[in-house]
Amino acid sequence: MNDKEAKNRLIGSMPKIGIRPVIDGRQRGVRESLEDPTMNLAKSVAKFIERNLRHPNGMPVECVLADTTIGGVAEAAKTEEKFQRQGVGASLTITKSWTYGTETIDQNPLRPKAIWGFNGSERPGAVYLAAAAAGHNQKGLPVFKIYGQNVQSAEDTTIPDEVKEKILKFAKAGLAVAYLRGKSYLAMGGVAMGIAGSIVDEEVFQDYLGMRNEYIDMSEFTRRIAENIYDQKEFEKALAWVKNNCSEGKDNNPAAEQASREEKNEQWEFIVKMTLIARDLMIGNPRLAELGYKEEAKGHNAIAAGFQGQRQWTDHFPNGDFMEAILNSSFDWNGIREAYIVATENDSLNAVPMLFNHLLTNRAQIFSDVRTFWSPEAVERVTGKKLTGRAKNGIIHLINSGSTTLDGTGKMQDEAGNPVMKEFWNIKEKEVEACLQATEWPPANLGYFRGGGFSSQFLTEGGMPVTMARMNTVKGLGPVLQIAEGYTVEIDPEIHEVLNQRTDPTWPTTWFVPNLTGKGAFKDVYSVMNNWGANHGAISFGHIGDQLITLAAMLRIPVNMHNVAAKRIFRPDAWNLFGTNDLESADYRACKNFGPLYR
Ligand SMILES: C[C@H](O)[C@@H](O)[C@@H](O)C(=O)CO
Ligand SMILES: [Mn+2]
Repeated sequence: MNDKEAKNRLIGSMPKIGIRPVIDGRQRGVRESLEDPTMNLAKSVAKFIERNLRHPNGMPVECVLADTTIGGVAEAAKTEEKFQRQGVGASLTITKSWTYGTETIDQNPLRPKAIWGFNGSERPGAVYLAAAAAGHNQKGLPVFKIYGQNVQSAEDTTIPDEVKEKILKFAKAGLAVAYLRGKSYLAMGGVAMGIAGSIVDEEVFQDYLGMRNEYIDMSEFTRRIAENIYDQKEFEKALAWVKNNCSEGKDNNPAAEQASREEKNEQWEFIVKMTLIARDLMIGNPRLAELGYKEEAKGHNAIAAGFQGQRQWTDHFPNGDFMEAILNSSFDWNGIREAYIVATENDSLNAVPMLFNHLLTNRAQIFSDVRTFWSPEAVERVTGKKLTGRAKNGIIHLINSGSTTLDGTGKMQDEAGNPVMKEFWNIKEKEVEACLQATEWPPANLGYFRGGGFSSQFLTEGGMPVTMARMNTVKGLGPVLQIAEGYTVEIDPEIHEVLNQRTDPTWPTTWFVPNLTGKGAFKDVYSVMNNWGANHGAISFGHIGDQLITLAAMLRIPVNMHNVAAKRIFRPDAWNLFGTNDLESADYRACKNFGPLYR
């Protein structure tokens, strides 16, 4: 695969945002007076979206504008035809005036919908917004309502800031819904060590995400390695790059058990091949067809995958840590590119929030065990030292062999020099080098991984705003999402050293402190850890809890815990009809009422 293909590798065509200018259909005066201002506002919104949103593969988001303003059902139907032809994934209806509610709305049940009812006084759009929203609710088609704070004059085509924010939040989540549909999660292997998240729940993928489930036995890796079913040229390029850029860390295994130099070299070759093969399994590779492997060249249409690894594979073969870490990073031997989504231990229920985070932020994702809560008291007991600053109320140790993206070193920087994780198109070569330099690859702990391999090892920079998410399922209830916004923290190196040695010093560590609200699951750091629903979390750069909440509502997945301030939360209007006081319970009722999007 060449660089260009690698950069534009997202599967299928990209969903678009449909813009629907609706209008009062009364001709002989009213409609004519509104045509231009309404169309101009729609154009201004389309331009705004196209300028501000990109797909995870770097391509700009495209809008599709209805051919005419929509004054009644005939025009609504024509617009729908156009939207279907052009692959519109989410629609935004715009109005400057009173218009005929159910006659003009977008009635496509699968498409996330929003309406911006222009806050004017001459012919107010808000009155349509309210009527149309009532229609949507009555018909069971949730709609997001957007209404500016201040009255604008009729000819004004500017978009107020609070409207802009809602448009982008809606559009990005709507595109994610559309993008998930029809794609696959590829399980490479089965259930790892009894981890329930690796029991792939087809109902969840199919009914809630519109996705398919694909499976391969891990023996497919051995077959492709034994029969040379990978691009030999790329393998050589990759191996040379690995030799120059991935420095092998200290072997912590007992001397008598350590692999010889020759065995280690063989393991490096093996894990590089695993990496090529996993990628080819996910998205295919046209080079394989040229080599005579037409079926293998197609891949599994997978936008996310998981690798079981433990135990059958890792008891005998080198582990998947290198493969997972590199695929999850925004770069490899082909250069800087979009990160893949690969979950360790085939934890599909952590792959889903990784995928959500990735589709919402366009950035690489950290996969980690949510391993230990270190209270200030316990830290003091084992180190004799006190946690300070943001860490003073305790810290959560995020650590895992495997999937943690190298972007998670925090070695990329914004203009002010703060550590960040960037969209791949903003990453500089020297930042890639910095991430690679901050990472060592120690031989895997042979107690856990008898087959060897190499684990990635680094310490995440402190001070990055991050959001940790996880999907869990409950029999009888279905999937639920949990969200914790917070920060990575830097702690006293001496404290880090002691705590890190107690777990596994060959793995990457991220010290995480959630933002506390003093209430419920966010009463203190301990409560966040205690309420975490499983052993893993998907950690994204940025405070994106609000975006996740919007996306979850579109998919009818209730959110069982979050620390996002109420004013940032944007859900469909119908959610208010399930209660306005206790929003968490209302969310559960609304999700249950509408049911999964694809059932
Ligand atoms: C090596 C160990 O088995 C770890 O992989 C294990 O503790 C986990 O990560 C569990 O999620
Ligand atoms: Mn794990």
